Amino acid sequence: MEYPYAVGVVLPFEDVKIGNLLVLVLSTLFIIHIVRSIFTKDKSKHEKEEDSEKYKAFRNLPGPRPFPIRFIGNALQLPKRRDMHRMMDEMYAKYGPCYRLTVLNEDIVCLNTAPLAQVILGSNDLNYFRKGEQYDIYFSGTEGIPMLSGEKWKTRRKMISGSFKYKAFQRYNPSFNKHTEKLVEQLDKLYQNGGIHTINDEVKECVFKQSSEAILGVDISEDSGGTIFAKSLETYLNIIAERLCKPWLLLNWVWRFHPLSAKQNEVFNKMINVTKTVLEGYKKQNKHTSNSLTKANDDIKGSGNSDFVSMIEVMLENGVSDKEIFEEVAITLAVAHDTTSEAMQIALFLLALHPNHQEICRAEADELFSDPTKYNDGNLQFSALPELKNLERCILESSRMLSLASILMRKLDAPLELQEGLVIPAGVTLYVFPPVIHKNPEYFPNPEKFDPDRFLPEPSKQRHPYAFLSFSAGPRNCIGTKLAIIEAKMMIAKILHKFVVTTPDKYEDIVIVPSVIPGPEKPIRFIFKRRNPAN
Ligand code: HEM
Repeated sequence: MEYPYAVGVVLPFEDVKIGNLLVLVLSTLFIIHIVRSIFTKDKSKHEKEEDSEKYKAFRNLPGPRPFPIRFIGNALQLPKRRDMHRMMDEMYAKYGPCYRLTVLNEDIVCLNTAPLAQVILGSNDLNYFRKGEQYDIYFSGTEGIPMLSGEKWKTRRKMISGSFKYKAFQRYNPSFNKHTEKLVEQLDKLYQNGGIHTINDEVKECVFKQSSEAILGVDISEDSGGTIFAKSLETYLNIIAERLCKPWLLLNWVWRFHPLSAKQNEVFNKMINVTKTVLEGYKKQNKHTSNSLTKANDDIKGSGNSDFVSMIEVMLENGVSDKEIFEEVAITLAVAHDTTSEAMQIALFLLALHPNHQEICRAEADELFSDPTKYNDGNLQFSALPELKNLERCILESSRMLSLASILMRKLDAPLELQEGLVIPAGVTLYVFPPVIHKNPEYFPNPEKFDPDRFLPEPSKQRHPYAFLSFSAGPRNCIGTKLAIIEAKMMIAKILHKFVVTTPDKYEDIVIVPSVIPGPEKPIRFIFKRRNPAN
């Protein structure tokens, strides 16, 4: 019998399945790569720049020194993802506001103060607009706005930003109301016999239905397309999460051969196909011609939002290719729906822990629900939403305390003077850590206290503009902030109108795990009690 030999492992040939063979080949390549890097002189990719006097301060930045094998760098010193926020605090305490790391051959400079965050996030120089290489893991090779950089990003962002203005969402208010009413009904059923439950699935479904309509411009939730899209999106995000847990899968040349990579492509194509159907629908109705856009706008005239059309319509109008539209829409939905449902649950959780604030928000909501000019037949008027001021402050304060934005990244395409005398070479990636900045008493006194009044106009004006980063800040901030707040407000107001909310979970036990699907490690548990059976 013949036996193939690989990396010192002997396997009987008959038993070798294709998968095993692949693993052997990949491990061999991986080991060769490591051995090569041991014998390669330990020098940075930015060797030339680093040698110059100009980069002396960069070279001398504090931080854990790279592991002897530069290719691995500090990767082995990094904790599990669940401990990431704790590690950010510890590193800040040890190395201060600006320190340096090397992970898998990538040089990283970590920034932990609002002024440092402003230098990079607030810059309008297109050399500082590229996201970190980690983003390729999420949506590699696609043309969605979170992946673009330089002029292309700028043109696209300008093109679609009208579709994300506050008033642009007015036309979807019936959809926000319809899906939220259904959510409240589902929760009522879930809690009819009391008990402690998680509400993650119900909230996620509701957010997906609201966001897909607000982003696509049509309701895909009721037909099979919506279900396929939602399921594919979930699988897609789970695959990315799995990949993030296994560092060797982060190497593109390893990933390309992995079976999950093919699965990822398969579900991405399913999402694209759903978008394709929507796009064909638009084209059939000739909605993308100027005339039809005018017509679409006529439909919503009188409501003061006549200039707003969906991002698909805008891209069609501007001649963006079908492929790029599919990718844009799929990625926008991917980044929109989980974050909003997690943020909504985090806000509800903090309201459950702070019954006094819950009461204030409920009283505010009740006032709207008892006014027939603002609420009737299950519909809360869009124009009434801004009146939920306390609730909005509670949502912002919750997102400060348990920030879903863990790391904001920018890879430098040109050297950047971060502060006087400290120049960072091109090629380095800057990491900004919002959870650390959000807990700095200089910006948020008594940072562990839930104090929504921090977001009153006056204290907000006095605070550094880059101290609150839940939706990032500067020209490349989150384009969907307004939609996220609208959806969260609508859902929480209707829930508080119907139920009193408590939780058996403790604030200290909630661990936010950074990922493409950021959120609490375990779904938060709630207890809902109907206030009044007539509500
Ligand atoms: C509470 C919910 C949300 C949170 C916490 C959140 C947070 C963020 C953060 C931190 C970024 C990174 C910005 C940066 O790199 O500086 C981002 C980017 C982005 N978000 Fe959101 N987001 C939320 C909801 C949404 C929604 C509802 C949408 C879409 C409708 C959306 C669309 C996007 C897009 C397209 C980008 C990339 C923008 C660009 O690169 O120009 N997000 N978001």
